[in-house]
Amino acid sequence: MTPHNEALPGDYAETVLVPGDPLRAQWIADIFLERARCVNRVRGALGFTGFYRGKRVSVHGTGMGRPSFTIYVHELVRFYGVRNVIRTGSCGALTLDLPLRETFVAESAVMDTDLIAGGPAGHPDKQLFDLALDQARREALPVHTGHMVSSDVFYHPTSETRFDLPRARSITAVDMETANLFTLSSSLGFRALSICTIVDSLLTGEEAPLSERHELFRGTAQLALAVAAAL
Ligand SMILES: O=P(O)(O)O[C@H]1O[C@H](CO)[C@@H](O)[C@H]1O
Ligand SMILES: O=c1cc[nH]c(=O)[nH]1
Repeated sequence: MTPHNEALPGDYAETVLVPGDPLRAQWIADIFLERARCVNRVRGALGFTGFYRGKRVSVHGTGMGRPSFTIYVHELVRFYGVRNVIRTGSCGALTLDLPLRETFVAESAVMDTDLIAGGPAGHPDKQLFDLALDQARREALPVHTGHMVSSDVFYHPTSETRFDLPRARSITAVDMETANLFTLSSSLGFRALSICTIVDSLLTGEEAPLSERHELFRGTAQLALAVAAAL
């Protein structure tokens, strides 16, 4: 148990999918996992463990943004022995080449503070990234790959971090956690991958309606689970 998680040692599988929305975690467990069991309810950060294609897999909601994400991932890795963390998130498109509702696999991600300072980007685990592309082909799930920025703000006050700096580094998608995930994977020693559904376009202002809130993640969740099952 931790201050934020009532699960017992052994309650989480080696591989955990981490959506931001705890209700997305519940939806993934309900739709895709067999024999799913809720292992955490503290603060509504729902965590579930079940089986997908015979493989034990967990899914756990992390909330939005860096501080919340860091607490949950730190505890999953340090206190529950989790070895593979797959963000199963949503992101915004910074290019017209990324259509809404499709799946994006991050090949790198930089924090917005490092974008401003010219700092380095982090990367997913190479084996997990290659496995994701391989599984996408096998499952006939269309995916896009590209560079991401992870921002501490959702409502950007100026166009500098929203458009100008990302464009200068060929960044095509934005979320709030992937860069943090990649940094944590180096410091805590686990394998990381980030797969996101494109839910809005910062260029056109188009956004998927809330009525599609969970169904939007079918392809992204299927791909994340296929990777988990293949490990
Ligand atoms: O849908 P999730 O996985 O939470 O991801 C995105 O959605 C939230 C903002 O709406 C941020 O957490 C961002 O990273
Ligand atoms: O973090 C996010 C996610 C989707 N769309 C955005 O603009 N930001």
